Formats: sequence, structure tokens, C-alpha cells
Amino acid sequence: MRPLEEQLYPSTPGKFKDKTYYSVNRQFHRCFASTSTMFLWALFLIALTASYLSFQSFMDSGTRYLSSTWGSLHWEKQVRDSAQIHRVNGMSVLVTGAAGFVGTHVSLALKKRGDGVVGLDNFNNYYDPSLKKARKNLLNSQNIFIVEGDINDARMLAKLFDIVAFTHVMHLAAQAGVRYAMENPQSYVHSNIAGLVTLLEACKNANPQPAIVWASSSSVYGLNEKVPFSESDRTDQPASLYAATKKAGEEITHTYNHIYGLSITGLRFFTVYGPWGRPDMAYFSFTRNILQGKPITIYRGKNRVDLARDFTYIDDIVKGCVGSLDTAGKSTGSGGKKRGPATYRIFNLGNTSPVTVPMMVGMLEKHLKVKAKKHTVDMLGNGDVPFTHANISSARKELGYKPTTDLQTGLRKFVRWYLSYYGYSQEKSVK
Ligand SMILES: O=C(O)[C@H]1O[C@H](OP(=O)(O)OP(=O)(O)OC[C@H]2O[C@@H](n3ccc(=O)[nH]c3=O)[C@H](O)[C@@H]2O)[C@H](O)[C@@H](O)[C@H]1O
Repeated sequence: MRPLEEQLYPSTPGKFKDKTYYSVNRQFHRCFASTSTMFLWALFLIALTASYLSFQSFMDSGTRYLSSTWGSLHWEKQVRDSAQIHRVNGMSVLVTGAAGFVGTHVSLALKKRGDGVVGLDNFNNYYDPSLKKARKNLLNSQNIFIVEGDINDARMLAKLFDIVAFTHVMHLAAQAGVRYAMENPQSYVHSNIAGLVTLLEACKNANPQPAIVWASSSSVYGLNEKVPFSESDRTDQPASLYAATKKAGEEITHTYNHIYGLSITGLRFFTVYGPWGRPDMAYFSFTRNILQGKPITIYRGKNRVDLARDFTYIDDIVKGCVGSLDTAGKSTGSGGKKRGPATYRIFNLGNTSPVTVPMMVGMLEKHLKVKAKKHTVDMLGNGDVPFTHANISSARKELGYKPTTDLQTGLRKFVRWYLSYYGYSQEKSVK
């Protein structure tokens, strides 16, 4: 095989070269040849790096496609299909927190009557993610697609509004739980404040702008002592960071209504319970402990007064949510500019008949046919309020809201679901 310099610089036949010339020329050739070698190596390394990077991006898009996180064509099709409206004058609704307790029930109700529904959920591990996955499977079985993503992801939200002209957003994604706010305060700021603002920005920029219905909380009444709680009562004395972030949400949504013409309906939910509920809530964790023969801790208020809640059954809450969507006025803005005044509403969604926590435990004991091992302690200043009681006359008038399930009946339905979901028989303990 010819040396490299010969291949690059073939000798010209018939041309005389003296020795000096030859030696200088040879050194020059050698030097040039080693530069060429380096050049070739550099080319080789660049090619190697380029192919590595394109392989990485291929793997990336492959994973994205397979796991159905946002961005692929397949994902876009699933979103579009799920948003399809199947009734006259129907709506297409983006439901945030769709794999949550209330989100699941509202999504099912909307889909059932022919509305388009696209769910969004980040599947965080605040409580057992397998329950959220089970709810997701239930929604998928009804052709509701759930986007796995966070409301803090502005690009993903923009993409969703790009693909679908949502008429409504049912915003239920939030960090819930009153007492957990002392353990993980930042998670409340992340979801209930930052996430809310990111979502509102996306809604404001969308064309057309959707109308927004979102979950506030009875906890905004805080230390208010006037009973029952009316929407016009003071809400400036929150007892927990959770309550403070929900109150902040009411103010934040007001500014978006005022500046950008977004139609806003805030719903103050009162201790919602029922099948597919949240395992962190008292009625749910009490059920688990009672069945496992473990003690339950019952908090008691000042002067040994029992705590009471206006427990509200999920089906009633769903009716309130759907009624709010149906009566929500249109947003008036476009291209981020307000074109006229838009609706701003706040409603209590409660049951109007508070029940004490020990009475609620008594009902569970009856349905479970097991006695609870009760351990009563004085309330620890943990963010709890002594009682809640909703005045629902506004919701009744404006939304046709009329709760029909009392706590006894609702807990019976919950217990039936619980036993069947966990495949529980009285001998077997529930994981
Ligand atoms: O209406 C709301 O806006 C909120 O409702 C719910 O909060 P709460 O009303 O506090 O419900 P929940 O935790 O079930 O405690 C119920 C009762 O049991 C007492 N309780 C609780 C736990 C325990 O171990 N012992 C106990 O006595 C406790 O002291 C209380 O008196 C939602 O979780 C919240 O996300 C929000 O939506």
C-alpha cells in the first residue's frame, strides 16, 4: 500500500527533484500529512458526537411517544379525540387534577352527557399513586384521555390550547389537605399559587379564552364564627397555609378577571367525601384503621367541644360543578386583551347540616360492623377549624344546586365502594 503522502501527493513522472529539495519537501509533506491525519481524526470525532446526539434525541422522542407524555403526533391525536363534543351545544373541557377524587367524578359526568373532556394530572405521590392510576384507568375506559403533566408547565399548557379550543377549564389540580401544610408548605405554594398563575396565563393567552371554574375551599372562612358561612362573610383570618393559598387563589383569579376578562367561578367545597375519595381524609383513614383494628385519633376543640364538619357527598359536588360550567358566562378577552367585563362568582358548595367527628365515626362503625379504637386528643393548633357550615342559598339560586345525600347514606355508599375496591373480607387486612 502506498504511503499516505503519496496517495495525497502522487509523484509527477519525469520531473527531477534534487536531494535538498526532496528532503525539505518530504518534511513539509510529513508535517502536512500529520495535520491531515489530525483533520481526519477531528472529522471522525465530530461525526461520532453528532451521531451520539441524534441517537439521544431519537431515544428521547421514542420514550416520549411510548409513554404518551406530551408532544408526539400520537399524543396530539389522543387529545383531539378526547376533546370531541358529542352533543348539541356541548362544551370541551380541560379538567386539571382529573385523576384526583373530584376530578375523576366530574370528568365522568361531563363525558357521560356528551361533552369533550381532556384530563391533566401530575400523578404526584401526596397519597397512594396507585389509586390515581386506578382512577385514570376508569377514565380511559370511558374514552377520556389524561395528559400526564404539571400545571406549572407553561409550554405543555400552551400546546394543549393550541390543539384544542377549550370552551371551559375545570381547575381542580391542587395541593389539598389542611394539616399537611405544616409538613410541606412549599408544595402549597407550588401548586395552589404558582401553578394557578401558570394556568391562568395559559387561559388568558388562549384564543378563544375559556371560562374557568375552580376549586376554592370552605377553609377560607378560617376563624369566622358567624354561622352558617355566607360568601360575603370575612375570609381574612385563615387558620392554615392551605386556607391562605386558597384565599390567595380567589384574589389572583379576581385580577385575571379584572385585567384580562376571564370568566371565573370559584367553588368553596365543604369536606367532600365518597367513593374513590382521598385516603388522607379522616373518613377514609378512619375506615382503613377500623378495619385493620388500629386506633384512630379524634381531635377535640376548645373546652372539650367536638369538631364538626358540613360533610358533602361527591355526587352533590359534581352537580354543583356541572351547574357552574353550564351557567358560566363567556370570557371576553382575546389575544391577552380584555374586551369587556366578565363574570366573577364565588359559591359555597356544602351540605348545610354539620355533623360532629365522633358522630361520623359512629356511622362508620355501623356500616363496617366493627367498633373503632378511639383515642381522643385536644386539637393541637394544627390548622384545623372547630366547625364548618355552609349557607348555600346563592348556589341554589344561581346554579340550581340542591344537595340530596345525607352523611349516613353517603358513608354507606363509600364503605360499599371501599370494601369492593380493596377486595376486603372481614378476615383480611387492607393494605
Ligand atoms: O372543606 C375543605 O375545604 C377541606 O376539607 C377537608 O379538610 P377537613 O375538613 O379538615 O377534612 P378531614 O381532613 O377529613 O378532617 C375532617 C375532620 O376530622 C378531624 N380529624 C382529622 C384527622 C384525624 O386523624 N382526626 C380527626 O379528628 C379534623 O380535625 C376535622 O374536624 C379537605 O381535606 C381539605 O383538602 C379541604 O378541601
